[in-house]
Amino acid sequence: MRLSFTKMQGAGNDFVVLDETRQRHGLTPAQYRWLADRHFGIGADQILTVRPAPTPEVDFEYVIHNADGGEVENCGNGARCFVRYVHDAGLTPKRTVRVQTRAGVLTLALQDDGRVTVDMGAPVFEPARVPFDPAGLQPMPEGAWERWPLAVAAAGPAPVPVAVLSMGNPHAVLRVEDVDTAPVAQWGPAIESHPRFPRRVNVGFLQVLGRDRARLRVYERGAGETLACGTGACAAVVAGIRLGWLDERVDVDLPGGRLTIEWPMRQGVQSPVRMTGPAEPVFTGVVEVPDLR
Ligand SMILES: N[C@@H](CCC[C@H](N)C(=O)O)C(=O)O
Repeated sequence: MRLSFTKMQGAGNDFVVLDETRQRHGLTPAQYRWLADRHFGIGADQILTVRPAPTPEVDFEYVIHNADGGEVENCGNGARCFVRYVHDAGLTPKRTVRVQTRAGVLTLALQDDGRVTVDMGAPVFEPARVPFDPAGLQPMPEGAWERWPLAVAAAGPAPVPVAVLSMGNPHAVLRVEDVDTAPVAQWGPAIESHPRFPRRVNVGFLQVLGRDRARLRVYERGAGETLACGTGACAAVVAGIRLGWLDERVDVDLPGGRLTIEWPMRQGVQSPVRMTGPAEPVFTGVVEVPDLR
């Protein structure tokens, strides 16, 4: 199958964007893996598929596949690239777009400087909805699982405390002294597939630099460590705010660039998280996708 594609990146988190408003593809998981492969395919952390609106309430639908071929609920950097794509491709003149994802409806606004602001919706803390299995863990003060780090046995010498929440997709956040020396390659995969996370989890390593500045590395479910993870940055900042380490607006430096995250917790924990960051096209092309089952 010959497919037209656009390669994009947001803070170094890179994507192959496929446009099903113009060309239906029906790819198999093996074909998504092939497209994401940096040696045999195009290379990407995720594959994004743009689709026509499924309902009149939204402008488009977009579907996300990780590099391992699995479909996932949400992708923050991908959302920014999605809106830049539909705008640049002339699919809509709107600068504010509503899109249906598996995690719900997102509203995205293209800024004059080319950056994109995304209303990522409210974080979710209930363990069952992350999903996370808290069985046998000590209830935390006030019974609020969501407010405190939870001890999770990981690959380290001792259980690792993590904050657990969902940004439409599951996240575990650990605070570290220095992201440069954090054991991302060891603990990342161990926590990603820890049995307490039945659908696996994205793992963020957060270094707090000040009340409005942080550094972050993320070991992504189904993709490994990436240069940036948008939902990961939202999850890390929400966890940092709830734990009293961060203020309500934080610049997060990831290996591939900066994202600004805002969460007005004082207005209630159901307040939506806002993320602002870059979204850039890299190149376009046509690829012959092998017939892989
Ligand atoms: N890179 C993304 C997240 C992509 C999905 C994630 N790996 C998952 O499995 O949930 C982002 O920018 O949020």
